[in-house]
Amino acid sequence: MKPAPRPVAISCGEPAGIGPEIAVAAWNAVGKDIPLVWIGDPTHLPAGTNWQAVTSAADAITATAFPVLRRDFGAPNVAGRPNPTHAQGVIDSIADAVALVQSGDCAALCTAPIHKQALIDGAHFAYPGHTEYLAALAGRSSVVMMLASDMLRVVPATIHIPLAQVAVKLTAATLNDTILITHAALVRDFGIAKPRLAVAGLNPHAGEGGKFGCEEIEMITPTLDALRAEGLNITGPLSADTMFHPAARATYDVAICMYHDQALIPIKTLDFSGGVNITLGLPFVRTSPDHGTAFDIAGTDTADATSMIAAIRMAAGMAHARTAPQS
Ligand SMILES: NC(=O)C1=CN([C@@H]2O[C@H](COP(=O)(O)OP(=O)(O)OC[C@H]3O[C@@H](n4cnc5c(N)ncnc54)[C@H](O)[C@@H]3O)[C@@H](O)[C@H]2O)C=CC1
Ligand SMILES: NCC(=O)COP(=O)(O)O
Repeated sequence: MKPAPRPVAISCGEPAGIGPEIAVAAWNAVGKDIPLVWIGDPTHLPAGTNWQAVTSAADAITATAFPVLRRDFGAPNVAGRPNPTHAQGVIDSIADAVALVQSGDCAALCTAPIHKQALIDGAHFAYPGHTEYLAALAGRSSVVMMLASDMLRVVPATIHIPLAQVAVKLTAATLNDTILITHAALVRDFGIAKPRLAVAGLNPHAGEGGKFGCEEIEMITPTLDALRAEGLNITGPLSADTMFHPAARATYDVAICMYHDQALIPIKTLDFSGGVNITLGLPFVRTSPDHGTAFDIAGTDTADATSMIAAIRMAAGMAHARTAPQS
């Protein structure tokens, strides 16, 4: 028997950003094919949005207007100007969406962008981003951020930390866990039987034989050698500056990078509108658009919802593949 359809839960994200408008645009684009339920304050939706209150995720399946699990944030929204009194509601919307996915009422989670500083200032948010918060909610000590598009997949081994901390936090255990979680996800969620992983060095020219830094010799290469001995197909450490041109990209399925910008600059440059952020290693599917809150254009009706739509499609597709009977 075919399983009953379940919606993708959409957390509202920062109300002062473009999250509400791209969620509505995404529902208009794909809502007929992929049921969605948005968790947030409907007074924050763009003026004129045709929305309807639902009281459960199941109600969203038959909704004829943008389906809202209503939360009252208690203060009006001003585009581009985050209100500190909204911060706790934004955090609660994520937690509520996770609860819906963990209970099985929703198939997957797609998060609209949050403004990290606004949540830390407004509600003492204890996490630097969704990735770390979702790991805590799910009780996972290691999760991985992947950004994926048709052109490239990248994974930063360290995420939301100051650049000055990267060499300190980048340990063999972190790198090992990151690679194993990524490898497992490429097999399970991306259907790649024998993933090819390319690993960047930390330093210029991957350390230039130790002349420009020793992390490659002391930690990265031994970690990669141990994983190769277990049968993983890994190249590296490679010079990060020469691993993203077209011929190089054709040789791997994912680029494991050492820090946030090393990974995200190439994919956002190649495919800003098509990139999707995925958290690997969670017990549920979570995706997000690759961009942030875009305060500079919020409320102007110019936001491009392509990445949000790609994130919703990917969330629904991954959830479906995980529940479909294996042949
Ligand atoms: N998943 C998430 O929750 C993410 C949150 N952020 C957060 O967003 C906030 C702002 O970050 P920024 O670095 O300024 O990046 P941003 O992605 O919000 O904006 C960068 C530039 O891209 C433009 N842009 C972004 N998305 C667009 C869209 N859909 N259509 C048209 N133009 C778009 C913006 O107008 C801006 O000029 C920060 O607090 C950051 O931490 C950033 C990335 C992901
Ligand atoms: N630059 C990516 C980003 O900040 C997304 O982080 P997260 O909120 O998904 O952890």
